This record gives sequence, C-alpha cells and structure tokens, in this order.
Amino acid sequence: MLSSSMQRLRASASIRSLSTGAFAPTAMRLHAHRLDHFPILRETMPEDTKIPSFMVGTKNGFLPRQDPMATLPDRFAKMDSLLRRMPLNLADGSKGLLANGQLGDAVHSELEACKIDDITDERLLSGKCEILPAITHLRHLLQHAHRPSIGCRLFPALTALYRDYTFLASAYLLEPCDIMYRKKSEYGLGRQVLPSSIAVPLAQVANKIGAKPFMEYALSYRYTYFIPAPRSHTTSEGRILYNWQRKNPFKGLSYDNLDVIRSFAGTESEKQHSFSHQYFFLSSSPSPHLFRKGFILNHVTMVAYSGDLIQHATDSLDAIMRCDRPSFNRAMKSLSVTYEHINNEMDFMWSRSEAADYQKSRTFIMGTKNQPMFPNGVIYEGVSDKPLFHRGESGANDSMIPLGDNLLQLTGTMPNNPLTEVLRDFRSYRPTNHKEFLEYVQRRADEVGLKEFALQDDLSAAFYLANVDQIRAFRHRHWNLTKEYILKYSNHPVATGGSPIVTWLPNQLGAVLSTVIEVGTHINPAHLDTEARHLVEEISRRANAQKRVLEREVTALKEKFGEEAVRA
Ligand code: HEM
Repeated sequence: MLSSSMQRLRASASIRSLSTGAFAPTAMRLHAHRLDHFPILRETMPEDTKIPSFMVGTKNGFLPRQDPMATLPDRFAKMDSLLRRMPLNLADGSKGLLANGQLGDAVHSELEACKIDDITDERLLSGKCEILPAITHLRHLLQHAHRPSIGCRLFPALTALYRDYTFLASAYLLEPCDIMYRKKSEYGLGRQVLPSSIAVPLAQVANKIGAKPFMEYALSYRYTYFIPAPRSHTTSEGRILYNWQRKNPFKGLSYDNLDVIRSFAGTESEKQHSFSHQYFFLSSSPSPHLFRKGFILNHVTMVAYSGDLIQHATDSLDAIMRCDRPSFNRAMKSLSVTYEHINNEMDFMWSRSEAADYQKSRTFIMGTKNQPMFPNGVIYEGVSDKPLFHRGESGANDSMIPLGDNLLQLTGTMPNNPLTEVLRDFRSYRPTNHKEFLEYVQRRADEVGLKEFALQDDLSAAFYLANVDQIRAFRHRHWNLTKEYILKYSNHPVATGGSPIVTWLPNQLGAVLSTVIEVGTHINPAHLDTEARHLVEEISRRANAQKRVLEREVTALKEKFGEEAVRA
C-alpha cells in the first residue's frame, strides 16, 4: 500500500515546489534548509529585513524572526499616547480612557492620519537601535542555553504599526459594546464607521504587509480589498504573536521574562510600556497585573516550542520518503513529546489568566464578521464606501494545531459540514508563509500516506496514536477552558472569531476523538511491549469516555444557547 503512495509520488513530475514568492532572496535560499521543496529557516536571520517577520523556522518556529518592536517613532506619538492612556486600568491605579467611554472623543480630537507612505522597515529603522545590535550579538552567543533563540537586531516597524493601529481600531469600534456589556451583559451595537485618522493609515500599513486591516492573532495573508498586495510583503502580526517583549534581552522566552506591549484591560507599568536599553537592568519581579497579561503571554510561551514541532514534523515526512521506519518512529515520538510540552504549558493558563478576568478584555477582540454588533460591517472612512467584514482575533489562527491536523491527516477526517468550512476559513487568517507551509505539509502527508505508513507497523501506529492523542488533549483542554472562561459568564452565541460558540469546537474535538478510537482498534497489543500496550489501552479508554461526555454536553448546551450558538 505504501509503495502505491510512493509510486504516485514518483510519478508526479516532481512534488510541486512551493514558492515563497518574490521575497525569496538569494540570502534566504543560502540560509534556508531546503526540505524537499519548502524552505525552512535554520537561522532566524534577524538582520535581514527583506524577508517577512513570520517565516517558518526550526529556531523561531511560528514566532516572528525578530523580537517585536515595542516603541514607535516620534511621528506616531499621538497614537502612542492614546494607546497608553486607553486601557481600562492604568498602572497608577487610575482608570483609562476606555473605562469611562472617552476613547472615541479622544480619537476625534487628538488623532490625525499619519503619513506612512515613506515607511519601510529598513528606512525607518536606520539609526534607531544603537545598542541593540550589540545586545543581540551577545545574546546570540549566550543564548543557546535558552530556547528558542530569536534575534532582535532590527525591528520590523510596519508590523509594529500594524499591531498598534489594529489595537486602536478595535478599541474604537468596540468601546460602546464594552460599556454596554459592563452594564447589561449585552454588547449592543459597535461603532459602524472607522474614522479616517485610523482607517487610512491602517489600510495602508495592512496593504504594505499583505494583511487585513483588522486585528489578528498572527496574521497576514494576501490582502485584496483595496489594492492588490505585493506578494513580497507578507509579514505582520496582531494581538498575540507580535505583542511581547523580553524583560531581560539576554534571556529566553520564559513566562517570567516576558511582558506585553499593548493591552485593552491593561495596567502595565510605565517601564514596561517604554522599552528602553536600560530595560534589562530592571527587576523582573512579577507584575501585579499578571492575570491580564497571562492570556497573551501564555500563548507566546506555547508557541515558543513550535520550532521543535516543525523539525519533527518534517523529519517524519523525510523518513517516510526514505522508507526509514526507525527514523520515522523517532520523529513521531519526539513530536508527541513536544506536543505534550505545549499542552502542559497550556495548563498554566488556569493560573496565569483568571477566568473571571477574561471577559474584561474579550469584547475588544470581537470581529466584525458574523457578529450582531456589526450587522452591516464597518465603513473605513477615506478608504472604501463598501462595508468591510473581518473575523475577530482567535487562537484558531495559530498554526501549531493545524500543523498536527495536516501532518497526521486529520484535516480530511473533519465532517463535511458548514462548521468545517469555518475551520478552513480560519486557516486563511495567518501569515502567508505559515499558510503555505501548512498546505505543503498537508499535501506531502497525503502524497506519502503518513497514516497508512504508520498503521502498517504496530509500534509506528502506537506513536501515531500518541500524536493524535496530543491533538485530542489540546482540544479537550481547550474545550474545558472555553466552558470555564466563556460559557460560564456569557450567553453571547458567537465566539470572537465568529464561530458558533457551542458547536464549533466540539465539531473538531469529536472528529479527533473518533480517529483516536478508530486507530486504537487497528493496533494489535500483542505486538507491543508492556509500556506501549498500556499507553494504547489508556488512550483508547479515555477517548471513548470523553466522546460520550462531549455528546451529552453539546446536547445540553444547544438547548441552553439556542439556534445562533449552533449554526455556522
Ligand atoms: C482561556 C483560554 C482560551 C479560550 C477561552 C479560548 C477560546 C477559543 C474559542 C471560543 C475558539 C473558537 C474560535 C473562535 O474564536 O470563533 C478558539 C479556537 C481556537 N483556539 Fe483558543 N482559547 C483559549 C486559549 C487558547 C490557547 C492558549 C491556544 C494556543 C495556541 C488556543 C488555540 C486555539 C485554536 C488552535 C483554536 C481552533 C480550535 C480547533 O481547530 O478546533 N486557544 N479558542
């Protein structure tokens, strides 16, 4: 059976080469490790500002190649001032603009549309970081003890501008909803028009980096609303993956060494907001606002493992190509261990971000697509007369789970229904390079028949099962978080990304549970050692129990939440 897959593979003239588009300069080709036909960065190349921030690499994983830029140039001082005064709670204990519904007026009276035509990452940054190159060099030398090592020589300013304009846009549009939610636990209507002082520069910067003009998780894909985006610019980021900074630039991406750059609910101390060269001399004592930052930073510490995921996923595909079963088993084992680390890291969410606090910032990450607060979308003044609709920021834009889905050939097992269509739509909301990599993995896994290869041998099948079980474990933990952080506090039928809150996550979790159960029945326990046999038995037993519980939960929740929370 495998040989038929291999024959298909050989028969295809060659595996289609996934182009990285016009942004694949010679330097990158030299540095990139060409894995089959998809170039994966072995080094982060932080000084190379000609390639996007978000490039899949075995060191940076799905994180940007350089640390995010925290402080904008003087030209954007007014926006910076608004963003600092905006959070619900400020560091000095006073209330910010959003707390009293003053952000809208402040935007109208203070903000002008800044010119960004001349800004490119290279030009804007020249002369900006006198000391950082030295720090970066030292960190590179020292940092190998800390994983992953991400360079920070030059900052991609366009991505930082994108982050800040999208923060301001969401706060402006959703400010009335937040006020109403605090009074009545209902969102009402958001502002339906984004003023030109935000809309014009936001549309321009989004266009420059090939992103949608709306807050995303770690987005960036081709942007086609106004002006066709040049394929050569496809970086960007939003609220999570481009919203962190190190307290001590010499140290790695551990939770204690991270802080957020922007926030809605807020209250980061002044020193954290004004990142400076002396920053690393400051104390790294835990902030009193840990819980508010925790949600964002916990994502970052999870994604910090993604370089290993990329390594082991591609190793497993390579091993099948060589018909090298021992290497395949090793890669699969390492992959499941990495997913386990990520899942363990996810468990810290419970202590780092309080469930009751989550609703305080959640309003501001709602989208304008499929949300009752924006029945007619949003007009971007000075940009387009036609209303625009965008999904809100969601972990569904993260690439780690889609990587597992595609590699393990789970994507094709999702039910053929409108909920799965939402999953596909979400997968277009991510950096272009991530999207191309995920498509490559999906195609490659299908071509070599990864699941089929795994199931031909009981030990390989057990390793394969262990990985599917980690994807299950992620989705199961995630469903628990959703029940505790959202469903317990809110009756709103739609999640921030616009998916139906009650049925969408169980759609995928249910499909993965079915695969776990199905694969478990294929494995002959007599061919396994005691440890592996117990593992397979435990995984199968748990999946059967969880599937029954999930079905009961969804039935009960459907009755409670009604139609809107059910249909895609
Ligand atoms: C308190 C913590 C969290 C809550 C309440 C939460 C909630 C949600 C919700 C409601 C969705 C549905 C999509 C939508 O927004 O419309 C979603 C999707 C998703 N989130 Fe989270 N999330 C949390 C933490 C995380 C973390 C830490 C990650 C790690 C990367 C993550 C990754 C994902 C993924 C991958 C999906 C898509 C799920 C799938 O493919 O089945 N989430 N999340």
